Amino acid sequence: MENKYDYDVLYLGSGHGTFDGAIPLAGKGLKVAVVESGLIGGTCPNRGCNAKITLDAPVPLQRQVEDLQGIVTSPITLNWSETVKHKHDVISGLPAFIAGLLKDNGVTVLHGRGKLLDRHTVSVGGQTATAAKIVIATGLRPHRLNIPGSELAHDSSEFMDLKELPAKIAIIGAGYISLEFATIANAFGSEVIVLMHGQKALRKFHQPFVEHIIADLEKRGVHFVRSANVAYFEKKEAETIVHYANDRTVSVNWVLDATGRIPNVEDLGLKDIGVKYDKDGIIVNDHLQTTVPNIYASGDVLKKSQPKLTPTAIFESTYLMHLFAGETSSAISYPAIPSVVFTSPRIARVGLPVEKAAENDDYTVVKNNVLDNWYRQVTRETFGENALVFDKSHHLIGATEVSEHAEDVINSLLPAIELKLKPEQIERLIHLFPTIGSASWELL
Ligand SMILES: Cc1cc2nc3c(=O)[nH]c(=O)nc-3n(C[C@H](O)[C@H](O)[C@H](O)COP(=O)(O)OP(=O)(O)OC[C@H]3O[C@@H](n4cnc5c(N)ncnc54)[C@H](O)[C@@H]3O)c2cc1C
Ligand SMILES: NC(=O)c1ccc[n+]([C@@H]2O[C@H](COP(=O)([O-])OP(=O)(O)OC[C@H]3O[C@@H](n4cnc5c(N)ncnc54)[C@H](O)[C@@H]3O)[C@@H](O)[C@H]2O)c1
Repeated sequence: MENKYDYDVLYLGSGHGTFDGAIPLAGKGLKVAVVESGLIGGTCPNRGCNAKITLDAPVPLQRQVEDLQGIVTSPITLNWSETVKHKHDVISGLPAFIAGLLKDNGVTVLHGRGKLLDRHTVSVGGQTATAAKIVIATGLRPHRLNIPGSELAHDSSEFMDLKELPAKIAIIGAGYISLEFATIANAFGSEVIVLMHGQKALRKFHQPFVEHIIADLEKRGVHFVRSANVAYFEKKEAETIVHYANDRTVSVNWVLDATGRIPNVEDLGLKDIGVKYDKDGIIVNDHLQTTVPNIYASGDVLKKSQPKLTPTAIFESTYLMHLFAGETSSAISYPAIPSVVFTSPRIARVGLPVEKAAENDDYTVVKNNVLDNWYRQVTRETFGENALVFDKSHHLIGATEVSEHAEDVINSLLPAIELKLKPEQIERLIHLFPTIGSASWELL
């Protein structure tokens, strides 16, 4: 690479959109730097996936004990402050661990806020660094409602650090974070009200399955208000009053603003040097190259149709690693990317959505009640459905499930979709028995 610069590749941000690619890239002998203004590792390890799933861990256990009542007799109690401590124990070492991997592989970490001064120069904490190629991987931050009293609301990171769980919580929005955190807060004993923007929750998921999750949460005491039209928040002694639906109010101890996440594109100097972006993120071509040829983007900050998830960010940073190492010159070709919402039951999906398949005669949608499978009766699951989409040659091209094991089912079915397995190839894949893998495979 050109040695007139300090680095061959410099990344802005140290999340999965960066480190899964930056580490092996440096291992291949390229001079690599990473600029990070916060915790090394970014959102997923520190305030996203890993933190969330640790808080969620007791919830499916509680549900399983509930399903096995009579066989398992003792009631269980979930302890919030112990779970938050446990979460801290699980995740607090991750920034140092990831920083160690970066360092051991020769990546230079520059701490501070990075800003582009020109197409090859970044300023960090009063110093400058130059690079032949720059990757913007600055991720997303919580969207905040622009209404009076919005400073009284909190975000998902603050929720996961609460030392005590508030008795009454209002959650605004009905996406991933809203439904996952409503599930957790309800299981740990909070009274939860979800104030929805419109009529639908989890818009990208099969709506009959989503409605089942809402009905189950309602049965457990979560209150959902559709088209709530939240107008403002007001402080009254220790409580926050949420004003919604013109003249209605609810008084709570804590408000979670879960109205989405927006790209970190401001104050990076992008406009001045010609990197184009819009409200959905940085605009790139099929090589993840921005409108400035030596500047690329990776991870959540990209404008893209793929889900903004950790596996997508890992795939992109790995693609860029191969591109920069000269191991490929091809356009990025995304595989089937699955997504799951960690409610209880979970909802997960991959490939062609059921609604799209139903519009086209070339596809067949097969619906299954998963409880018909004896294995699902072992733990007395109370509900589970899936919908599988096949093409005319009986290739599986889409799958969605709502059940306690939805994520494992979709993981098991993934190879059939991504590798377009033919029936005779499906036969040759033998799963351990009895497991969720074998139970799912029987459906193909
Ligand atoms: C509550 C929550 C739960 C989630 N759960 C899941 C899940 O279960 N499964 C899943 O797949 N995904 C989940 N996600 C999404 C996942 O966390 C993201 O897709 C992933 O972290 C994206 O990685 P990234 O590298 O693109 O961005 P990030 O991880 O956000 O990293 C961007 C980094 O850039 C840094 N940065 C920003 N601006 C600058 C600057 N100017 N200079 C220097 N550094 C800068 C930030 O500090 C940050 O560390 C969750 C997200 C949240 C918020
Ligand atoms: N399990 C997972 O993989 C997981 C979990 C959490 C977060 N994430 C990632 O983080 C992203 C952000 O999650 P999220 O739940 O914040 O976003 P989201 O896009 O999933 O949901 C946002 C919700 O807010 C609502 N909304 C938008 N504007 C509003 C307004 N003005 N008033 C009221 N409601 C409004 C939307 O209708 C939607 O229901 C996800 O899209 C996903 O990429 C993933």
